Amino acid sequence: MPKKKHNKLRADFRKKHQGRVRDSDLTRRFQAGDQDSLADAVQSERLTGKGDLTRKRTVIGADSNPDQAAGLNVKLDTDSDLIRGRVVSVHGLKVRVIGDDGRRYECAVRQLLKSLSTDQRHVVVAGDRVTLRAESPQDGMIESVLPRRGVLSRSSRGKQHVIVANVDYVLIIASVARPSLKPALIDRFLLTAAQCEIQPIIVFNKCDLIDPIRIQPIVGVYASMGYRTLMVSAETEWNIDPLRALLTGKQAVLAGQSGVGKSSLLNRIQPGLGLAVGEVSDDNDKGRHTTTASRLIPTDGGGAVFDTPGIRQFQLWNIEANEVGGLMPDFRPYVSSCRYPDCLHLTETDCAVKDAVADARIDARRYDAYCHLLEEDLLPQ
Ligand SMILES: Nc1nc2c(ncn2[C@@H]2O[C@H](COP(=O)(O)OP(=O)(O)OP(=O)(O)O)[C@@H](O)[C@H]2O)c(=O)[nH]1
Ligand SMILES: [Zn+2]
Repeated sequence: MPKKKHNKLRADFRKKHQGRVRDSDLTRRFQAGDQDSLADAVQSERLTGKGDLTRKRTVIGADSNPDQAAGLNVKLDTDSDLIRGRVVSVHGLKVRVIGDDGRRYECAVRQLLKSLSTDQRHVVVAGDRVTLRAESPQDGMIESVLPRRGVLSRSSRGKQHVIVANVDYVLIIASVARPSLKPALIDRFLLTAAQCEIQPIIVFNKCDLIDPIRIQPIVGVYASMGYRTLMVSAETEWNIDPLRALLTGKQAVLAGQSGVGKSSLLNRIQPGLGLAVGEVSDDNDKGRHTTTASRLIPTDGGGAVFDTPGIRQFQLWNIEANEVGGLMPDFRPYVSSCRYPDCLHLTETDCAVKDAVADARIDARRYDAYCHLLEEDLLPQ
């Protein structure tokens, strides 16, 4: 296990009926987000004589954001038989983990870990790197959650709900035909990725069905904003190698409407998967979401792609109308020059965004989609 940068404190081993008060007191302070008292505790704990250290538990608390339960760890210093793994899914109390040993484990979570978390339901989430103690070839106990980065989360009623942890990329899959290209949907996915501060990659699939030059102008708009874009075909395997290279060693989540070819692409990226592929029905040009369960597809170099129904169609979560412009890289340079600080760039006068649309510094199609989004979804009707 690598040396930790974050807060580390040593707490006395608790004999069966001892130490309860001290332990829960610490937990309460931790839950209250009281970083100072946690820091104090760390400070004073460090003063304990070194000779005691072998008989201590190591308790590693969240370093900066306790709400994300970054790096919760309760383990015995002497442990060497812990297995590292990646959480595939969490169903109630059961956590599915693929161990680095290649085995699949059904795990429970150590009670003390739960008590350190501010939100017990999200002590462990899909994508977490954990250490577990195997209790049988299929069962285990999760002993620690390694520090998280790139958390995909949504907030509801003021609480943050982490959905997947350790996400490097949101793979936005669009199809250029059957179903037809829907740039407004790409724009929405991009906003959600920006809200979660996760880098998006826009993948234009089914390029075998059209002359790729036809969609170049749209691809160019996204590329000029700094987004990574890729035109591919799962059918002919065109540009699959660069996509596979991008994903090597990374964790990604999939987004995209039904029928755009998510399963087909995964089958190409990781041959041998044999994922079911659905037909796009002729009458409505829509797929049927052949895939309904959450899944994790391990990829080369220790990476993984998460395909989760809730994310596939991921929506804008708790976004205010006046935040949208600031999340769009093409609007962002102008928003601070609008006359009104809370400008929505719709009907206001002296709006720098509208000026930029008027002289084509902002793509008109992007602006239209922005207006639709605000008027249809974010503003009172
Ligand atoms: N021509 C062409 N067809 C493709 C391509 N990729 C996928 N398809 C077809 O599109 C249909 C839908 O593909 P899926 O891979 O099931 O799409 P999906 O996005 O996983 O769909 P859901 O599971 O419903 O979300 C299938 O008939 C595929 O054969 C492609 O690059 N070119
Ligand atoms: Zn404005």
